[in-house]
Amino acid sequence: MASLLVLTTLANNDKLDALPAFSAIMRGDKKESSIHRIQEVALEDVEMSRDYDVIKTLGEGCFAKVLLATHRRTSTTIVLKAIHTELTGVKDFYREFHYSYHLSPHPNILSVYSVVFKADDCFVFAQEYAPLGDLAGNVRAGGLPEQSCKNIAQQLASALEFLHSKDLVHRDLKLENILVFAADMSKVKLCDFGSTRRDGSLVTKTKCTWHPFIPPEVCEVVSNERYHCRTTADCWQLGIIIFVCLTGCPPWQSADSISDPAYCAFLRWQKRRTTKVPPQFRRFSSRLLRMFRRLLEHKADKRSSVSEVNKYLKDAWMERKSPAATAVGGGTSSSAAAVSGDKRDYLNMYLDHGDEHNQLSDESKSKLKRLLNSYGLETTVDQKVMTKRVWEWLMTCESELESNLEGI
Ligand SMILES: Nc1ncnc2c1ncn2[C@@H]1O[C@H](COP(=O)(O)OP(=O)(O)OP(=O)(O)O)[C@@H](O)[C@H]1O
Repeated sequence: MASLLVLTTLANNDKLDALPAFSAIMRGDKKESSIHRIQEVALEDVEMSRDYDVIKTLGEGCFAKVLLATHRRTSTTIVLKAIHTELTGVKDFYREFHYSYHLSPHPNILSVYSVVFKADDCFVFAQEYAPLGDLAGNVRAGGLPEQSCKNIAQQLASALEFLHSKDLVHRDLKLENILVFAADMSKVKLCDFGSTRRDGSLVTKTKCTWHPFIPPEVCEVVSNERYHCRTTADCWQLGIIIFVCLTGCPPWQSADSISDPAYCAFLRWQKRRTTKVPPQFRRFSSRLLRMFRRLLEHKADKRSSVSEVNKYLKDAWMERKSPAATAVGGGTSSSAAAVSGDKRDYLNMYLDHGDEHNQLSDESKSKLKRLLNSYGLETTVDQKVMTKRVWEWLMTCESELESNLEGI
């Protein structure tokens, strides 16, 4: 397969030299507007089990199965993203591959190789391997150390600045789409450009995003109604990701200014109708509060751009308070109970989301499973393990909370 020549070169980390057009993209040459011209590449039919040894399944999203595999002839280990043809039209596949490939020179965007083919009922393309998985598997109860969160914030902001400079909107920023290459988070990369569109395009809501990550202007859109996507939505999602990394849970269930009490409290503070900092934000320094106020601005056209993050990287982010005060957000036991309730809601949301996903794609998923089983691949992926992990996390949060309350 000719494309494997490129794969071998790219695996040596010299992809910028291998693909000169990319240097122009990195320099920001205006001529590269071809990034908006989606290329349709010839899709060779490949017998996957003949050419690849699949080592294991790394993940399963709403559309794709992600496999760690070795190419037999060259002994190159890569990741194959296999998207069932019934879950994605060929045009959508071309778009995802095109954006993934053209954006991948950035150091904080996952490298995608020029290996793309069709195997039975799947469209497949190859990527580099992230040995430590995604951020969802790395963020634990109580969040990550401050420096790790700053590392993540800085790298994500850089990746998104690059995307936005090309007039592209990622639209699906979440922990599962950030891959980890170093335990201290000094190397993370953004992936999954399946929802990426040109700024201003007419779109419908993405199906598999958790409610807390959806910006208020998108929450207001009715299902199946079309709206113009904007880079400002990514700025909001970056703010939520930073919050979740710092605390281990999202700030509210939904950015709905009518029905969500935690979001309403934040909005009152943000609009300076009260000086009372919402409980879930009380552990943060005034500088970090300023950043959240700007990234999580309710009105999209007033929201700061992703580069705002860079202004706060040298500041302290957490208030140094007594452990008990920090654990309950510096508030009363009733605010602690509210935080606990939020966590339970988050768990429910996660489980609801899983059910919705299963119902939506049961038939297609079983076809995908049959296909993958025919390659001898295990297909009992991780929903149960994930659910168990979320439950364990919830239980840890609640027992920590109880002991903190006893100490008050
Ligand atoms: N290159 C990689 N290395 C290691 N793990 C990966 C890699 N790519 C993806 N994964 C794992 O597979 C999961 C699903 O991948 P991906 O987000 O690309 O699929 P998807 O079907 O497009 O997801 P979504 O449900 O967001 O649409 C990721 O959350 C991650 O855990």
